Amino acid sequence: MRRSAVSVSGLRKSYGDKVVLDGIDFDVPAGSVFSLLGPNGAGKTTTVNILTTLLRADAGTVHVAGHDVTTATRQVRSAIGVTGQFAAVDELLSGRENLRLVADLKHLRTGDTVVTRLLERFDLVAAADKLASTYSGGMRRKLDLAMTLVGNPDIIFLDEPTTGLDPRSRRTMWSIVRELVADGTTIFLTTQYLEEADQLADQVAVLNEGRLVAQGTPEQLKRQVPGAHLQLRFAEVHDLDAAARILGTVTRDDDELTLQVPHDGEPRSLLALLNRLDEQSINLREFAVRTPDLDDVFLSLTEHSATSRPREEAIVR
Ligand SMILES: Nc1ncnc2c1ncn2[C@@H]1O[C@H](COP(=O)(O)OP(=O)(O)OP(=O)(O)O)[C@@H](O)[C@H]1O
Repeated sequence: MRRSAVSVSGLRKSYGDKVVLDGIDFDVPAGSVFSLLGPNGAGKTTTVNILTTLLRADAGTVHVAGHDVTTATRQVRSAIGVTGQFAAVDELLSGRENLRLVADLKHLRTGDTVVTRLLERFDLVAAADKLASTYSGGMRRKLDLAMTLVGNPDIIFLDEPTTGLDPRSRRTMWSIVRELVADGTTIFLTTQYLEEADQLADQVAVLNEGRLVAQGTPEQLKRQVPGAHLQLRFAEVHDLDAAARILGTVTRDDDELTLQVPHDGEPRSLLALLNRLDEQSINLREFAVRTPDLDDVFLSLTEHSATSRPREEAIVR
């Protein structure tokens, strides 16, 4: 079995009367990506702050890189890197100077080489000597992550690393994360983007009202929500009635003139189903194959119906 990079047991934290973490347990194997998800205010940053020694827990045990976060703060700090929601970048310094500062703080003897390599890796060479205040949001995030990597920490905490980034910059960050993991780094990721967790995480945990309400691989979590189905919309009520008689077990919506049929989206059986409707001259207006994604898992576990939205694939009119 792989050793644990992070192990958390019975973790509790309250602010006054407000219980934020109500006894949570999880384990992150070394060299994997663990993603903590939860609605706004669920306690993700609180968890990261406890794991990174910035905040004391009320109860529970937390080991990071094999060290207890309350008694071995120094050892934990030397094993981790943290990229927060609010970048640590100093705007009045250049990219190179920001990196150099971190290298000096960590007493790296090969500071210059490390800084040059990181500027190259993050494609920041051309902007290296410009003030960070002139950087775009994406460049600033890259610099922030580069600063986190100075000294090669074993475990990196990324608290919403791509919030506000455009899709291209987000993908660049994802590929950097994948490279880090390939090199054996452990990543603890919090994100608002479920696609990001789906893309990167080996394990996902969903935090809601102080507890972890689900844990598993993205695939395991997706299997917990109702499965793939076909949504069929008809032209008239009599078409809807006729199709419901033919198809058997369906969920119907008379206002929308739609039927939902459990379906794996496999083309051959889809074609057979459409042919059956056609043979009966049933007037189908449109159909969509819908597969569950992490958004569905998140919404069903955290009951965030306000952000519910359909995600249709393969819409045919
Ligand atoms: N220092 C503090 N004093 C009092 N309450 C706090 C403090 N820090 C956080 N909280 C409260 O604790 C809860 C959890 O906050 P936290 O920032 O950990 O959530 P989060 O999951 O990271 O949210 P977001 O996704 O919005 O960043 C929130 O209700 C927040 O208002």
